[in-house]
Amino acid sequence: MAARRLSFRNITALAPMVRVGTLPMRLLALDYGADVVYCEELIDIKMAQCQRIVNDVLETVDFVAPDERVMFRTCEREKDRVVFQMGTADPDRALTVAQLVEKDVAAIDVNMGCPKEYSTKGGMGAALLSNPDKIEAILKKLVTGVSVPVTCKIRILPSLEETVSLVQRIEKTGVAAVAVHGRFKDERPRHPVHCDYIQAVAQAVSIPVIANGGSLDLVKTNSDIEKFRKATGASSVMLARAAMWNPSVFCNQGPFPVEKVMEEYIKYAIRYDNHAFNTKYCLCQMLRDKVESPLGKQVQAAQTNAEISEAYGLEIFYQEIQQDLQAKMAALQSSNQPNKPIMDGDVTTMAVKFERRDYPPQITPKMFLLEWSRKEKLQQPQYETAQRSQDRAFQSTVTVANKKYRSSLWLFAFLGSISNREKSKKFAEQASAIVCLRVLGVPEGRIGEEDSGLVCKRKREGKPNCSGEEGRSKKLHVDILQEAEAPDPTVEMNGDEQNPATPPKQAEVLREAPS
Ligand SMILES: Cc1cc2nc3c(=O)[nH]c(=O)nc-3n(C[C@H](O)[C@H](O)[C@H](O)COP(=O)(O)O)c2cc1C
Repeated sequence: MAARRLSFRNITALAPMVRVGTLPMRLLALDYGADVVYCEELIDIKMAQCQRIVNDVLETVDFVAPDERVMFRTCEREKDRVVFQMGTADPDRALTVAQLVEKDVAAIDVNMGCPKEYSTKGGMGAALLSNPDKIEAILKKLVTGVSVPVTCKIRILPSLEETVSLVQRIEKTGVAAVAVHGRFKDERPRHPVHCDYIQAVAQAVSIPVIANGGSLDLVKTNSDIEKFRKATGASSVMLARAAMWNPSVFCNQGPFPVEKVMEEYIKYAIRYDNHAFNTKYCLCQMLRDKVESPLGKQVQAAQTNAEISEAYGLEIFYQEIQQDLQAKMAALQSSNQPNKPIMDGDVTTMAVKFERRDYPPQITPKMFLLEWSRKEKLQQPQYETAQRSQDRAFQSTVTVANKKYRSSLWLFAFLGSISNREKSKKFAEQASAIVCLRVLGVPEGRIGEEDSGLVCKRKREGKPNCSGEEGRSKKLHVDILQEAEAPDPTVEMNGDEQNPATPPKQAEVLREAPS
């Protein structure tokens, strides 16, 4: 198959790193100048069970496990630069996974260097180094089976000769490059890197060799990357820890102060709905010795991306992105299909949002629902509101005539005071009332609503009624009770009206006279 070629010659790469190499870190590394970014190692068995799902809201492609965990999330921006690294010991399974992801990534890499027991006991990672036949079988299968370049990442073997001869064998499989972590299988990250081994390999093969292992003592700044490349004679350089501590090391003016870099990281984490624990883990790596500082403690205590953004003063950014994503979700739902009710257990749901500007002042869907219930001689609607722990968003369920209704959209809390939180809760209740009214086919009081049947009239003399029109006094009067648990912050008051803290217990509505 003709390969779509990503060049591994003369590049700087973000190394594969479990937990670190998720989408936010990869995009940040690209922003700072990395040419190629590797994802964290993903195990073939888990990936093979994943479903590829296009996420139109986040504009990502997600590979989702049966338990709904997103194992791998990628996006258009990195499509030509991201290398998918897998852990495997099985050529067929490796091919299945490679074929699952190949159209969304730039290359496929096989991890042959991980010395951890969870890898080696399944014959993966560094265990492969003592099984060159298996290496050959996996790589050949991949090279002939996918349309993107295939690479692998190894550790060095006990002698120069063994290392060189293994890489020569690997080269013959048709791989596009080989990354060499210049440490033996039993060496820890604190041990010095063996540049001479990498150099010997680079001289012995004609495919690009990517030098790795220089973070601790050799690469501190951007200019050190070139020194490491020269010291190893390799074509390219791959950085793990130096980039994990501060990804701006990829920038030729870098590294920049890590505080700024962390903010950029959090923005990507919010934008791409990164798992909060993963966000936290990466921030703790960047905080390094400051992890016990007041900021570090705040990060460690955070349970959600919302709490993390508060620690960095990014709550407004967080809110804006959440609102954008919700709006996009609602727009997608209404463009894909009419917003039809969907059953969620015993609750009827619709993707509905309460927009204050869609209703006249003093008029709310809750009022209309209450009025309708009274007319139908039903019990007063009962609202129950839940708050989601990870981002404090609200969702309300209303029970009317023993049936439950709710909006499937969560409402993100307005920031700031307690009264704002109360307002958010009320907006969530209004959304549930809208769902109920729409499902029942009852008017909800929206401006311009056709055949609304119910129109509000202001109680005070001489004021226009709530639909903005005067002189509908000929119409039939219907009483409407303000919700029992007033004040309702979603009801707007004009300056000359009574204190919003004590809205009227009763408001009058007019019903259009039948013509
Ligand atoms: C947090 C962390 C996670 C890692 N995960 C992986 C991995 O998923 N796949 C892999 O091939 N190597 C992994 N490694 C090893 C690195 O890719 C790299 O080989 C090693 O850290 C040496 O490079 P450095 O000196 O630039 O840190 C990981 C290293 C770290 C620090």
